[in-house]
This record gives sequence, structure tokens and C-alpha cells, in this order.
Amino acid sequence: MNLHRTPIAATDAVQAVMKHRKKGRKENVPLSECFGRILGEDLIATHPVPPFHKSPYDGFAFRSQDTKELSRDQPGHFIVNETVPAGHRAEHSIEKGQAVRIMTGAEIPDGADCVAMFEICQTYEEGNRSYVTLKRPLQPNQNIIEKGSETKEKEVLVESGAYINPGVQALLATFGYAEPLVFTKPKIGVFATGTELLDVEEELQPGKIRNSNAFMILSQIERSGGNGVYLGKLDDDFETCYQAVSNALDHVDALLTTGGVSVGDYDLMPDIYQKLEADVLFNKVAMRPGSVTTVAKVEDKLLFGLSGNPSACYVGFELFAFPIIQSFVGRNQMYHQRITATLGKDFKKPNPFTRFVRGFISYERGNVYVYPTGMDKSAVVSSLAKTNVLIMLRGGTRGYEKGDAVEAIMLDDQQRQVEF
Ligand SMILES: Nc1nc2c(c(=O)[nH]1)N[C@H]1C(S)=C(S)[C@@H](COP(=O)(O)OP(=O)(O)OC[C@H]3O[C@@H](n4cnc5c(N)ncnc54)[C@H](O)[C@@H]3O)O[C@H]1N2
Ligand code: MOO
Ligand SMILES: [Mg+2]
Repeated sequence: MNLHRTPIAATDAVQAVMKHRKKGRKENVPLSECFGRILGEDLIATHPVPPFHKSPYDGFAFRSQDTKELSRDQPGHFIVNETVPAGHRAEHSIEKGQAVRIMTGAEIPDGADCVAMFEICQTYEEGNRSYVTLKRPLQPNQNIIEKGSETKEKEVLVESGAYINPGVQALLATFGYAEPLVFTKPKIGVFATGTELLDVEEELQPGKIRNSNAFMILSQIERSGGNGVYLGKLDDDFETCYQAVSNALDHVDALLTTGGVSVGDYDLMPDIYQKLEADVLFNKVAMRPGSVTTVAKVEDKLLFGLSGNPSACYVGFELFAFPIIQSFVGRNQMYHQRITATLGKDFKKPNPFTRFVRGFISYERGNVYVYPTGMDKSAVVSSLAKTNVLIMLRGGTRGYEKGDAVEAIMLDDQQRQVEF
């Protein structure tokens, strides 16, 4: 076992991994299942919006030229021959001296060019006919939502690579995209290694712990838009691990393992990479936690060797696996949003390496603060529960103080940025 590893900067490590990114496949999916997916085609207006001149109000449609001279003292009386509900067309075009009763969203009848709300009209019946009285002039186009006034036909409204939020769902429905083309979720295999690991339903036993990393990672994959596939936990036995990893590589787009990447007697991943003849991109990163994170490439597949320590595993995923998954799912921007915020609490521990402190964001009277969530050791699991940012503290000889401006990586946000 070679104990001497050369650490590379976290940013360089991210670049090294991202050189091997791939764009994903695409598939058509029923619209009802598209929320949260990434659009694989431009969303183009297949017709103008609205597709016809329509009324914004419940009221009466008139010919504006018939209303020019009207006033309180000189009201106009119009014959009403028809009512047009939304979804229907008027049977007749309106002629001089006529009006049509029209509902919100209904198509403006031919001949009409303005609408008055019910509230400013009076109606009455006389000799079996319906009339409406209007006491003011209306302008041409007054209260008409014109055809194409919102969107012209063929306009690109959302580009391929966009996240499908509720608004995009509305547009897809508007334009008849019953089965939009979206990026296929990449299949990301997960193995947890460690003879000490128990299944969740097992009783605690001496020296053993329950496997928490697998469940954490599977939800991180889901949050990233990937399809996490749990392949099980593996004892620290070389042949078992080698066979399992080697076989799994054929069936996934990328493979994540947790544990066994450091220099211990039962840390088997380095030997497995060797036997697989993998190209190890790096096996030491100048960061805390997650310094032992290793990324290797076997043929065209990336193999992420995440640390067994829960916090290190969590951070290693967000820095290296997350952007690769963004590429697979078709995002044009692949990195977590990063903001500048005010540190809400002292963080005095100096470190030569860049620290990614698990933290949470807090909005206080319009200002953005970030707070460390708790114990900041690599082996800690409890501080992950409240985590929704990673506070990025550059390495140095002194710590950070409450009030310092710091960078924070947003983990729950759907917005992405172009650069790490
Ligand atoms: N001599 C050295 N020792 C260590 C070094 C070093 O540089 N020199 N690095 C330390 C650092 S940093 C880390 S991080 C850990 C990384 O360890 P491994 O990735 O090899 O992981 P394991 O040894 O398998 O396990 C570490 C720790 O995590 C627990 N674990 C493992 N899997 C899970 C799981 N699925 N769920 C919950 N907890 C898990 C495991 O029981 C251990 O306690 O190495 C340091 N050592
Ligand atoms: O890989 Mo370790 O997490 O730096 O403590
Ligand atoms: Mg170890």
C-alpha cells in the first residue's frame, strides 16, 4: 500500500472529473411524470397565445364605432341576440346597433372590437327581445386580449436543458406536448463497503454500526435528478468486492462506493482500482472532510470512491458526483449555486485545507446568514440533518469569525451555475 498520496486542490479535482462528463440519453415521458425532469428539446410555441381574440371579462362585446357619441345623457341601446360562453363561437357577426353577451375567455365575435364589463352596462327586456344600455364610448381594442399578444407562433419559450418546474409544465400542456422529450435519469449504482455494517432493521451488535451512507447517498442522487440503484453492502473481502464492483460497472452509468478508500489494512478500494486497471484521477484532495475521496475511470465509466465517514461521504458526493449527474441529466449549467453570505457564528478551527462546513441558511431581516450545523468532524452523521449549504472556508492559519463574508454552496436549490 502506497501511503504517500499527493493532494490536489478541490477545484482541480472537480475539473479532472468533469473532463469525463457525458451528456445523457433522452426519452419521451408522459407530461404528468415530467415535473423535476430536464427538458431534452426546445419548447416551441406551436400556436399563438391566445389562439384567438378573447374577452378578459364577463360583459358585452360591441362595435366601438357604435359607441363614439355615448354619454350619461345620451346612452346607447343595443340589441343582444346571442350569449357566447367560453369554448363557443358566436353564430353571427355583430352588426350596427347590436351587442353580444360574452363571458371571460370566450372568442370575440366577428364585427366586435371592444368589450364592456357587466358592471357598467344595464340590461332590460322589451317586446321579447334583450337589450343592453351603455353610457360611455369604448375605444377600438378596449378590453380585448389580442390573438398572439402573449406569445407568437414558433417562439422558443424554454430551451433544452431547462429544469421542468410547474410553470414549464403549464407551457408544455398549453402547446400540446403530451409526451415531452426529457433526459433519461442516469443509473447510478451504490455499494456500501464495510464488514462493520448492519442493515437498518438489524439490532445493534458489538463493534458494528448501521449502514447510513447508502440511504444518504441514494437520496443525494435523487435530489440531483439521478436514478440511484442500491446494489447492497459488501464485506471487506477483496474477491467479493472486486467481483461485485467489476460486474456492476457493466450495468450502470456511474458507480459510487462508500468506505475503504483510505490506507487501512481493510481499505480495499485502491487495490481494486489497480486490478481493474482503472485510471485513478486522484486519491487525495486538499479539502476537509473528504480528503480521501478517490475518482477513477474504468473504460468509459466513472467510479467514485467516497469515504466511509458519513460527512466526508456527503461532501465528496456533492462536489464530484453531483456535477457529473447534472451533465447526464442534460443540464447546461452543472454546478450548485454559490452565494456570499454572512457567517452567523465563529468557526475558529484553522486548517491548511479548504473546509466544506455543513451548514444551514437563514434569512434575517433581509440578510443572508449561514451557520454551521454542529460538530464538524468527518465521522459525524448528526450534523447532516440540518444541512442545506456547504460553507466553503479556504485553508489558512486562522479561523473565521461571526460577521465574516463567506461563500456557501446551495444544496437544495434547483438553480445551477456555469462554473465550480
Ligand atoms: N493512517 C491514516 N488513517 C486515515 C486517514 C489517513 O490519511 N491516514 N484518513 C482518514 C480520513 S480523512 C478518512 S475520511 C477516513 C476514510 O476512511 P475510508 O474511506 O477508508 O472508510 P472506512 O475505513 O471504510 O470507514 C471509515 C469510517 O466510516 C464508517 N462507515 C463506513 N461505511 C459506512 C456506512 N455505510 N455508513 C455509516 N458509516 C460508515 C466506518 O465504520 C468508519 O468508522 O480514514 C481516516 N483514516
Ligand atoms: O477524508 Mo477525511 O473526511 O478528510 O476526514
Ligand atoms: Mg478506512
